[in-house]
Amino acid sequence: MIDDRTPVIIGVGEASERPADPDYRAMSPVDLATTAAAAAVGAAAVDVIAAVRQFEISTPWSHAPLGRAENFPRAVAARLGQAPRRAILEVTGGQAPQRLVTEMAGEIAAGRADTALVCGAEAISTVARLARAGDRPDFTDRTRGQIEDRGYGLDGLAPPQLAAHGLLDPPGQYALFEHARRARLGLSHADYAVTMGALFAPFSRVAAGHPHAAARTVRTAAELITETPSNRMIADPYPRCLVSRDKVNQGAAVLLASVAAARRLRIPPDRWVYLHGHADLRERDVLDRPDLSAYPAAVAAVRHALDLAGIGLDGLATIDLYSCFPIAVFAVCDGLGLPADDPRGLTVTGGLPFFGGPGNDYALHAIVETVRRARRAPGTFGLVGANGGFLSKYSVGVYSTAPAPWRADDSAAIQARLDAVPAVPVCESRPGPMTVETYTRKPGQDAVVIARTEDGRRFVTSTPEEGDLLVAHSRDSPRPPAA
Ligand SMILES: CC(=O)SCCNC(=O)CCNC(=O)[C@H](O)C(C)(C)COP(=O)(O)OP(=O)(O)OC[C@H]1O[C@@H](n2cnc3c(N)ncnc32)[C@H](O)[C@@H]1OP(=O)(O)O
Repeated sequence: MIDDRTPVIIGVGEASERPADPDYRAMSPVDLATTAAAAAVGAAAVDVIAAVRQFEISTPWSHAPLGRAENFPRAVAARLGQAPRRAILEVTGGQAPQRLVTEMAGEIAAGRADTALVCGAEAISTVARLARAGDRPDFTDRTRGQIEDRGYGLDGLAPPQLAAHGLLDPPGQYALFEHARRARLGLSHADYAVTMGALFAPFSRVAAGHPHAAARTVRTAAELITETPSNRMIADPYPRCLVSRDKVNQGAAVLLASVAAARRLRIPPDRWVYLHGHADLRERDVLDRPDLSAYPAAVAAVRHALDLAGIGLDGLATIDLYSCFPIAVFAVCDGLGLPADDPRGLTVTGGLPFFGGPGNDYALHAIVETVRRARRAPGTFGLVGANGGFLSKYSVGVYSTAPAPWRADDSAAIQARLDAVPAVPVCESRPGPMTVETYTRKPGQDAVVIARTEDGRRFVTSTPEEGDLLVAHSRDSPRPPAA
């Protein structure tokens, strides 16, 4: 008999609109989240509402040209006619949806809530489209009330050495990780591009079949990696089609409840989806990492969540690995020994370049779709891996309709082991001969280079030099780039 306090997901919802839709109505993030949440909540009363932070409030320098909600979770709750006891606004990062679902499940298991709604939304496409329009909508919402605002949570995410070269944006930093992987594999620029295209072409096929996807065009691998005016270079090696797509209007919501509340609400047990495994881990700061192409914290998080669920990778029916850029998927696959062309596929939505990358909220859509698929195939397992920052934070959930007791995870002990790995020493001044570890180049700008000295210290520099810097400055020809 399953304990009454066991947390289960009992409702999911999604909302989206595209400017070309006949019924497009320029919905705000609050509108989108409310529409998604209404579908998830049904007749339940919500004890706790936990919201994913929009990009427009995710950094001190973000702004909201159409105005914003002063208290996003309570604005959504008010529109739903709900008065939850507690409202939470989570820190920045794509790990947030899975982290919140896990946290809310723990709150329910501990008896501190009977129901909890996790929701989020972005209207980045609409804001970009209407920011300067004469008749632009006003998204300001002044709903007040208690809120637990957890702040940005950006500590360690802006290394001054990269800031000095203007490289704090996600495409630029992930491009560094991608070329580091290319260097590790010893592949030419062209051969590596083929692997990125092959990884993401199947993602575009999945997006083409998803009703809430932003881009529903099936793309070949060659199309994804061929530079054209519409597939322009963003940061070498990424043309636009390999980059998380931010011009989307999407919202998602997940309602969790105790088994007792689910019974009271007369939700049939075959609709209950249990969180069998979970983990939340943090990677070293970028320049401290021994291997810029690896993501050991994510790999450990997937392993721990599977251990808790009592299954291996083979036991999964569905997998959704966060896919803002190819390296976010490759680094997890490499560490797990999971083939990038695994026949189950590595996304259930189409991934961030095709389904869409709604700010910090993508993984909530992945959880919603995983729950739907788990319900369609009772007793099977689905995994969601949610990435935040610059391969910085990874949260994992394993879902199934198969009943399971709530189990706390042991992320803290694993985190201590990850943190014990010595950091790579960084030198601030130019040290003599260096080997290029990785680089990226944005159109019209100098290449930003991360290199190692002969004694293993790391150094960030930039150079106007053209060509493949990995080849020009490999260990066999350690000529430093001209800064
Ligand atoms: C942990 C993490 O998640 S890290 C990732 C965080 N996310 C990011 O950093 C976002 C990175 N992405 C971006 O900045 C952008 O998507 C870019 C720069 C790559 C491309 O953006 P843009 O220059 O606006 O792209 P572009 O105008 O070429 O195309 C946008 C597409 O969106 C569509 N679109 C939808 N709404 C809009 C809009 N309001 N304005 C412009 N395009 C829009 C366009 O029609 C086009 O569609 P298509 O692919 O069918 O042609």
